[in-house]
This record gives sequence, C-alpha cells and structure tokens, in this order.
Amino acid sequence: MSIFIVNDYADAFPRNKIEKSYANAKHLREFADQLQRNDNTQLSSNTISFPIRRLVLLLAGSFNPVTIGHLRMPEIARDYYRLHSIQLLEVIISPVNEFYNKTSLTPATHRIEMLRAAIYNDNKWLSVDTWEAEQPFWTPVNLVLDHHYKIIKQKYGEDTELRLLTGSDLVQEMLNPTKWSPKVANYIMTTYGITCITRLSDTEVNRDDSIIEYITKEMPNQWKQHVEFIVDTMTNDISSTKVRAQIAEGYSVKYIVPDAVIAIIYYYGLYNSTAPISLVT
Ligand SMILES: Nc1ncnc2c1ncn2[C@@H]1O[C@H](COP(=O)(O)OP(=O)(O)OP(=O)(O)O)[C@@H](O)[C@H]1O
Ligand SMILES: NC(=O)c1ccc[n+]([C@@H]2O[C@H](COP(=O)(O)O)[C@@H](O)[C@H]2O)c1
Repeated sequence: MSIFIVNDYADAFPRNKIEKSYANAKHLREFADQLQRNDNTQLSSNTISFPIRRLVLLLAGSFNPVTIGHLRMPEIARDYYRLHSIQLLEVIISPVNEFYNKTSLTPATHRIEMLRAAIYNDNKWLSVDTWEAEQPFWTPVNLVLDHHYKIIKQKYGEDTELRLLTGSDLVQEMLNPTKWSPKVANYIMTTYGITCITRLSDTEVNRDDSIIEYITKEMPNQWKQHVEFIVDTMTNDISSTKVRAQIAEGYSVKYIVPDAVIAIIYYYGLYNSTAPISLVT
C-alpha cells in the first residue's frame, strides 16, 4: 500500500499547522509529543499488573469513507474503560472486503489509504488491519474476530479479551435475522461480546425510550451480559452515506472527515467528487 498520499498531505495535520504558525514555540511541539507518548503508553502495558481486565477492540465496518464518527469510537471506548480500570491495549480497525454486498463500496485500497491517513498521528494504539480486505471473498465478522484473537493471545497473553466495537445501529441490525444470521450473531455475542456506543439514528428520533432500552428489550436474555453499552454524551448522526452525498453535491465535509482523507477523496475523484476543495493553508 502506497503511503505517498499520507506523506503528501501530512501538512494538513493540526500538529504540523501548530508548528508552522508558531515556528518558535518549541514547547508546543514538546507538549504535543508528550500527549502522544501518554496515548501510546497503552501499548507498554505488559508490565502493568493492574488493572485486571486487558482488552483489545475490533472496529469492523465499511469506512466508506472514514468519518470523525468512526474516529471518536476508540476515544469514547478508551475513556469508558479507563474509568472502569480496564486496560484497553489497542483498537484494530478492519475495513470490510470489497466483495461485501453493499452498494457504492469504494475499492478497499482507497478505504485503507484513507483510514491510514486518518489515524496517522495515533498509529501506536490504533491500527488498520488489511487481512479482512485482502481475502478473496467477504469474510463474516465472526471469522475476522477468530483470526485476530489468535494473534492477540500470542501478543498479549491468553487472558486478553477481544470484543467487537460497534455503534448501536449495528447491534440493532444483529437482532434482525434477515440481515445477520442468528447463529453468527449469537457466536459473536457469547464468544467475544460487544462494546456498543450509542449512535443517533433516524429510528430513534420521536421514540420515547432510549436506544439502549429499546435494544435491550429486543435482545435475547443470554446476550444481555455480553453487551457493554457506552452512552456517547455527544451523540452524533455522522454517517458515511451522508458524507458521500455531501461530496457528490459539492458540499464541504471539512471537520466531518479529516483533511488528509478529504485530500485523498479529491485526488482520486471518489464519491463523484468534482469541485476542488480548499484544504487548510
Ligand atoms: N457517528 C457514529 N457514531 C457511532 N457509531 C458509528 C458512527 N459512524 C459509524 N459508526 C459505527 O462504526 C461501525 C462501522 O460503520 P460503517 O463504516 O458501516 O459506517 P456507516 O456510517 O454506518 O456507513 P454507511 O453510512 O456507509 O452505511 C458500525 O458499528 C457503526 O455503527
Ligand atoms: N454476518 C455478518 O458477519 C455480517 C452481516 C452484516 C454486516 N456485517 C459487518 O458489519 C460491518 C458493517 O456493515 P454495514 O456497513 O453493512 O452495516 C461490516 O464489517 C460487515 O462485514 C457482518
């Protein structure tokens, strides 16, 4: 995978912008580095005897394109697990294979490149894994989890947990047997478990009960102990579908999609992007 685009547009990243604007403010650079180091201490946790639970999350999806809605998910999960004294070791992002039957799915190479650009500054505890995308066919999520769990156990030890990180719309879909095979959904729930972040969705609007109550009511009893719900206090309704529509109409998606990802979209003319966009100068 070429990193040409990532390097080319690295200037669009906020940290570099700070450096340019405050050419002499060395302390800002040091401060940013320190923040980054603090983030990355997540990885050196092998020596830490506390907390008790050690966890890796798998974020599976289309990322067509990756949005700040996706990028907030690991952050929200990390805060949640910190509060519960659980060590979140890393989040693996797995873009779906292009043979997944979904309309308007951009080739995996582009989605991977956009994801890599999006996590460029966070690439110690977030990773983009291409195993799923590289398979000659679509692989159901249960098998993607099985694949990663083998590696995670070798890397961090047998007692490390792997869970699927999702938005609440995906858990709702898992309850629908026309969308997910109940056998597969049940395997994922009971073998790995789900960390589910609330997501505002059209179906939630005008409904009296919260999305968590709604999903819990619908769920088989044996699943309930396996789902950890996290309430996003800044619930957003950002979706890749809406982003694609905005781009096709020539509207701005700045601050909804990272600048480096916008650059990639326009460079390749993805999502019927026609008008040039103004990146941060
Ligand atoms: N804004 C968001 N808030 C919470 N979860 C989100 C958000 N956007 C995406 N997700 C979650 O990220 C995972 C991957 O989503 P996916 O890449 O399919 O994005 P999407 O925006 O739902 O895509 P599309 O609009 O193309 O169907 C899913 O679990 C989804 O629920
Ligand atoms: N049976 C399954 O394993 C199954 C079914 C539907 C979606 N998914 C997964 O859910 C993720 C998101 O898909 P959608 O964007 O279609 O909601 C993708 O990673 C896809 O592979 C898995």
